[in-house]
Amino acid sequence: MSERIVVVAAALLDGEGDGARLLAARRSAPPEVAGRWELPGGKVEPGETLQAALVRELREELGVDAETGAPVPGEWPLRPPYVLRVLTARLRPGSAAPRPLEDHDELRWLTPAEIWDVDWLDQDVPAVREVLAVRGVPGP
Ligand SMILES: Nc1nc2c([nH]c(=O)n2[C@H]2C[C@H](O)[C@@H](COP(=O)(O)OP(=O)(O)OP(=O)(O)O)O2)c(=O)[nH]1
Repeated sequence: MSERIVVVAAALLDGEGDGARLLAARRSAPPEVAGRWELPGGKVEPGETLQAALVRELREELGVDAETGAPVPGEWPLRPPYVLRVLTARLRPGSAAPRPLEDHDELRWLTPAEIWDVDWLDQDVPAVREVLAVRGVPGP
């Protein structure tokens, strides 16, 4: 089957330009990936835009009020039928700080120098590389 299910994840940024920090989230489950780090997000539901799905997932998983920005160009294969897309995002003014409410047991805001300090999921590495490449590009 050629059916694809998109997982949308956030390059959630804090700060401006090349110095902005990126939020990384450590998965608490399932056991195969527990302890590995990812960009927070989740599956897009039928009829939902990428943007709406990401705002919903960030509210559910992190308890934040976020807004989406420019998409990070690219699409990365996960376990079939899933594919990963990434959108830049920011907290809206007045949003709570992110907390690991579900799926995660630790969060870190990484400076550019710290990006590779965490053990990213293998399939996230090319996406994170692309986030670094486009950082500093203004939103839409
Ligand atoms: N959120 C997220 N999931 C990722 C990334 N990389 C990666 O391989 N995945 C995988 C893990 C999961 O198998 C799938 C996303 O599932 P999820 O559990 O986060 O999504 P969800 O909240 O919509 O899940 P569900 O409760 O509806 O099953 O994609 C990533 O960077 N972020």
